[in-house]
Parts: sequence; structure tokens; C-alpha cells
Amino acid sequence: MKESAIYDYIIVGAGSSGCALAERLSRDATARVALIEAGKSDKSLLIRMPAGVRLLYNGAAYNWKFSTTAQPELEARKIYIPRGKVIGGSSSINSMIAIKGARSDYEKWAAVSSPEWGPENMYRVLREIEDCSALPLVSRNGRGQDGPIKLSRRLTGHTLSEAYIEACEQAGIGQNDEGFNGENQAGAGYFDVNIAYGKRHGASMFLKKASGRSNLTVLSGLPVRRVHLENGAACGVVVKKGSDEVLLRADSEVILSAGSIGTPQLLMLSGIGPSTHLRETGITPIIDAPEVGQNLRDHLDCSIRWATQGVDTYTKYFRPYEGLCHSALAGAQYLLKGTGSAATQGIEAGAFWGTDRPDQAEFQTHLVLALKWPPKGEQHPKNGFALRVCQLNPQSVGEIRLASADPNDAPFIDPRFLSHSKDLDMLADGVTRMVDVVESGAMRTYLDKAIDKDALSTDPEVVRRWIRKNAETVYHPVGTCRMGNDDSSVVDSALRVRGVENLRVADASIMPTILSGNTNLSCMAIGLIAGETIQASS
Ligand SMILES: Cc1cc2nc3c(=O)[nH]c(=O)nc-3n(C[C@H](O)[C@H](O)[C@H](O)COP(=O)(O)OP(=O)(O)OC[C@H]3O[C@@H](n4cnc5c(N)ncnc54)[C@H](O)[C@@H]3O)c2cc1C
Repeated sequence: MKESAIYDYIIVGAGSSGCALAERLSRDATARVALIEAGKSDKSLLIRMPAGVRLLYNGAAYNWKFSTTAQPELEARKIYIPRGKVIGGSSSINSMIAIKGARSDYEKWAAVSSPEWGPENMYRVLREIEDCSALPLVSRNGRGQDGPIKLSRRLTGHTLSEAYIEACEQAGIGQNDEGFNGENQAGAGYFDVNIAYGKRHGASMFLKKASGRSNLTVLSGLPVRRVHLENGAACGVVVKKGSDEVLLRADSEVILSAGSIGTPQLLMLSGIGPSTHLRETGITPIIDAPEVGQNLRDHLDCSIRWATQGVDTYTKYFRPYEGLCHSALAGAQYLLKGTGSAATQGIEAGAFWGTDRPDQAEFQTHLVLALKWPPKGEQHPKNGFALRVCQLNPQSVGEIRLASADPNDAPFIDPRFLSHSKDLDMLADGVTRMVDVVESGAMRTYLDKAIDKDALSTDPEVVRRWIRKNAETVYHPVGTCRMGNDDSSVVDSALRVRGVENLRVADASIMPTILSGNTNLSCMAIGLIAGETIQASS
């Protein structure tokens, strides 16, 4: 095998965690750091412009476009799993909702690992990430002011967002004026979003911060095929250039930040994983690590749709033919002034609710200010919205397995959605509660008709059937290289892969339990903590 450049650290995957880690490690000017990304550059208007998410979700240019295996509890449907394949990773194609984990989330992590993963340290690092100087004055107290990720809130204050917050207040859910990033998570309000001056502030902002550092090399368009091991230690990674395999050497460490799907796949392709499964796929096991790929957790989510009257939403951008004209006009305004509807991603308000504890919620809603899909067989309504309801602490646990020994083959992704009997009932409760909020409160004035009529049924069995037929992911797969102090965890609390020298994992896959909220900011924090830990040990 040919050998190419030598670095001290090789990071695989320039996503939320990988970019943060690369910035942190390259602060030491003597450390030669390489960040290797399978996808291409993020210099695209679609990524910069918040409304670009509408095309990024389904487009193939920057997206792995995975699917799950057929999910038995979801009428054997295969659920679409978008993941970013681009500099910035999933943070370059996501919805930019910026939520820290709840205190209780990080307490759970610390309980199985070390205090470093507890709320005090996580919040310290999250403050280093954020720049809250554009938030309302009252929200800036105790928040970061000069991190690379600029946050804003309430981009338009849309009539329906206002009505939704009021409806939640009327229903006893209460309000949250802190972007859900203060001490308490519960209530309805406006999300903090990582959008500033009409532009996405994703993980590549860490690379912007590090630009000009000659010790950081970013290589894009270069999928890593496996980790190269010698005598039980990681010594580099193998990539393909043309028809040749090339070894890039790492003198100190290899760190996998390829995400919850890519990282366990790479470990298994490198011979680190459940040995029986590896043999089945023709890979010689080097380290028997039964939990690699296990513990997959994700947030299942239901979109309840209504057509509206008396209020304009972003639905016009999705209507056939005229949608193109509206989009062209919005795009032109954005290019000229950086403002208008293309400067938002169309989700500004939501709620956390469902327990008596204000610092912990069972459900989250995202109010999507557009009706993307018309009701089957009907004309696309002029206006409408979708209320996405997701269960935050599902008990169902799945896995990732290799489909083959070929790195080009997507792995089998089986979240086993709703396999735990309690999850379906819980989600049905959440849907019914939100239907009540919308149908009986301040939003009522704007309702034309419900599109998902079965979600409104008073018969719980009908609601459950509707969920099985319609639920999707809200894109937060985590946990497939679980961190823990126990010997069977994949990585220890310093993120070292058990049984292998000089190999760590730093991304969403290390989360032992899923967060009760959106995952992006915490992934960035994982990258920074990994960097601190590595430098402290070097
Ligand atoms: C459509 C969508 C919407 C979302 N919305 C939100 C939101 O609004 N708010 C929020 O907080 N979270 C959101 N998320 C989730 C959040 O973005 C992710 O949890 C987070 O970005 C994951 O970070 P990561 O570092 O673990 O992985 P990623 O950011 O996915 O990075 C992994 C990187 O590794 C690269 N890679 C994989 N395999 C290889 C290989 N073999 N060789 C080289 N490179 C490789 C990938 O191309 C990718 O760039 C969303 C996610 C998606 C997909």
C-alpha cells in the first residue's frame, strides 16, 4: 500500500464534532492535524441561505441519503435518514435549531462516565461555542458572547408562531422566553437558531476560526475506508486515490468523528466490532467489541398538518409551478439584500412539555410554517402548517450492522422504532395533547381544516394507527459507540476505544443516552471536550 503524508492527529469526518475538534487541537501550533471529509466543500448558496434546507433535506449533493431497514412497528416502512456529506457534516444541512441538553441529560451521561460529561462542564463548553450577543439583553446573562456560533431568535415573529405560543399558554404548558437554553426547558416559545445576518452558522465556523493555521490540513472529497492498525494500535487511515489504496499516517492518534452511522461502520470495517457479525460479512475481527453499532437511539416524530385561513405561510414555495416563481423572487431578494423569507428556515417556535419538572420534558414540538405535502388526491392548500411532535426519551433501542465488507455499501440501520411497548402510547398521548392545543386555543382562528384527520380522532387506536403509518425521524440518531465506565462500553470516558491504542471516537455516537432535545450543539461540545482531553493527555 502506498503511504502519503504524516500527521500527528487524523480526524475522520468534518461534521459538528469533527470541526470543533479540529479547531481545538490545532490551537497547539506544534500539532499537525488533518481533518478528512468524504463530502465536498460547503461553499454553496444552498448551505449558507437558511431556506436552502428545503432542498438540502432531500438533495443528493451534500447528503448520504440513508434509509432504515423496514420497520415492523411502522407498517414495514423504510424511514428516510438524511445525514450531511459535506464540510460541516449534518450541521450544514440541518434546521439550525440551537438547543443545549437539559441538565438531567448530562447528569445521566456523567453518572455512567465521569463528571466531565456532567452539566457544569458541558454548559461551560457550550458557552465557549455560542455567541449570544444578538439575543435579547435579558437572555444574554450567563451565556457566551464570543464563540464561533452566532445565535439569534424570533426571526420574523410570524402570526402563527405567536398564536401557537399563546395556545400553549392557554393550555397550561406555559411560556419559555429563554430560547429553551436557560435553566428551564419547559414551555412554549421561540427557539434559539444558529442563523446570523441571514446566514447559517454551522460547524464550519470552527474552521473559519482556525483558518490561517498552517498546522491544520482539511482534505475534502476523501472517504476513509478503514482505520489502519499495527500491533493493536491505530497508526493512520486508509483512503482511496484513483484505483490505489493510500495510507495516511498519524503519529499520535486517529479520532473518528464520522457520526452515529459512519463511525460504527468504520470501526467494523477496521475489524473492531461484534466478531460473529464481522466474520459473517467476511471481515477478520481484530478486537471483539460486541457493542459497536448497538444502542442506536433516535427521536421519532409525527407531523400533524392543517390548512389555514387568514394568514400567509411559506406554503406558496411548495405549490407546483407558482412555487418556483415565489422561490426565484425570494432568492433574488436574499441575494440582493440578505433578507426576506429565504433568510429563515421556516421553524421559529415550538414547545417542550410533558412532565412536572420544568428542567425536563417528555415531548418537543416544532411548528413548521409551511405545508409541504398536499393531502392525497387533493389540491395543494394555499396556506397551512405542520406541527411536529416528537417523543424525547424513547425506550426503543436499535442497531447498525454492516451490509457488506465494501465501504461503499451503506450499512443496515435499524432503529427498531416503537419496539418498546411504551413508546407508541407515549407518542399517541403527545399527539392528542397537541391536537387539543391547536384546536381549542388561540390558533383556532386560523384553522381552515385538519389534513391528518386520524390524528384528531378520539379513539386512541385510530391515533396509534395513524402514527404507525406516518411517523418519521427528526434526525437525531445517537449512541452507536456508547461511552461508559463499564467494560462493555465502546469508549471510556476519555473517548478511547477499548482494546485499541491511539484510537478515539468523538461525535454523536458516544452519547450513552439520547438528549431530550436537538443534538447539534452538544455534538460540537463533544468535539471540544475531546480536544481538551487529548491535549491534556499528550
Ligand atoms: C436534516 C437534519 C436536520 C437536523 N436538524 C437539527 C437542528 O435543527 N438542530 C439540531 O441541534 N440538530 C439537528 N440535526 C442533528 C444534528 O445536525 C446532528 O446530530 C449533528 O450534526 C451530528 O454531528 P456529528 O458530528 O455526530 O455527525 P455529522 O455532523 O453528521 O458529521 C459526520 C461527518 O463525517 C463524514 N463521514 C462519514 N463517514 C466518513 C468516511 N468514511 N470518511 C470521511 N468522512 C466521513 C460525513 O460526511 C460528515 O461530514 C439535524 C440533522 C439532520 C440530518
